[in-house]
Amino acid sequence: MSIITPQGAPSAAAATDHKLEYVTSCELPMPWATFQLHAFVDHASGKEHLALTLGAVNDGEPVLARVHSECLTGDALFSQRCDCGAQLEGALQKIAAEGRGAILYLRQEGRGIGLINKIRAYRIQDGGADTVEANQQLGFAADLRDYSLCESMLEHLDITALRLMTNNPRKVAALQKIGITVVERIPLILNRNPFNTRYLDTKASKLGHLLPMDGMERDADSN
Ligand SMILES: Nc1nc2c(ncn2[C@@H]2O[C@H](COP(=O)(O)OP(=O)(O)OP(=O)(O)O)[C@@H](O)[C@H]2O)c(=O)[nH]1
Ligand SMILES: [Zn+2]
Repeated sequence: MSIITPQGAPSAAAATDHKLEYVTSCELPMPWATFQLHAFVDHASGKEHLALTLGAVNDGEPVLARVHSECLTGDALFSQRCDCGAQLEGALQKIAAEGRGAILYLRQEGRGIGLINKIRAYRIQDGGADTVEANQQLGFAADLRDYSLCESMLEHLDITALRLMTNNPRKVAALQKIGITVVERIPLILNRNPFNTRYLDTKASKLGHLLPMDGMERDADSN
């Protein structure tokens, strides 16, 4: 059973190695291609995680991939407070253009603090705090994500190496630390706008993301 903090999110102490059970797969027609959608369950937390694949990802060659953390507000509700929705769509488009790739969609909402706490953090940010300070005011570390979730998904999909679409070198390091081969980091710089510019600058200055700061290059997607 997960350890629940007073605010209702799993605590860092609950983060352990996760063995996910593969459940089933189906076709998922999307605007760019028809992907395969694969469902996994983490019995320890009760969370359901997803993978989307296109083409022969099990041929032993490195796979164009994104490890995407759930952001309901950005991915589903078109929020401009962050860059998540644009990154998800951009990654799907790049995979469709190559005809081969994978998205691991991890249900680690709010960098692991959960949806309600993320909304609490947004309210604190509305009062002037940045994204890291808001987490701290709620009693959380800046980033509580646990990438060990990826292991069983990649194992099931027979994916051995990634060309990872991310601006976050700490994500690359965290994956490599648990034995996942990342042969290349591909920038995914999209949707800087007036509502997320401070958020993106904080990610660059406090969380190590490789993003151009405001006033420099805008929407500098390398591709
Ligand atoms: N706690 C918290 N989480 C946020 C906030 N804004 C977005 N998120 C969450 O942050 C996660 C995405 O992390 P990011 O730091 O944007 O990006 P990343 O995954 O580390 O790096 P990329 O691969 O470059 O996207 C999602 O789970 C979002 O729900 C915020 O202000 N506070
Ligand atoms: Zn987001």
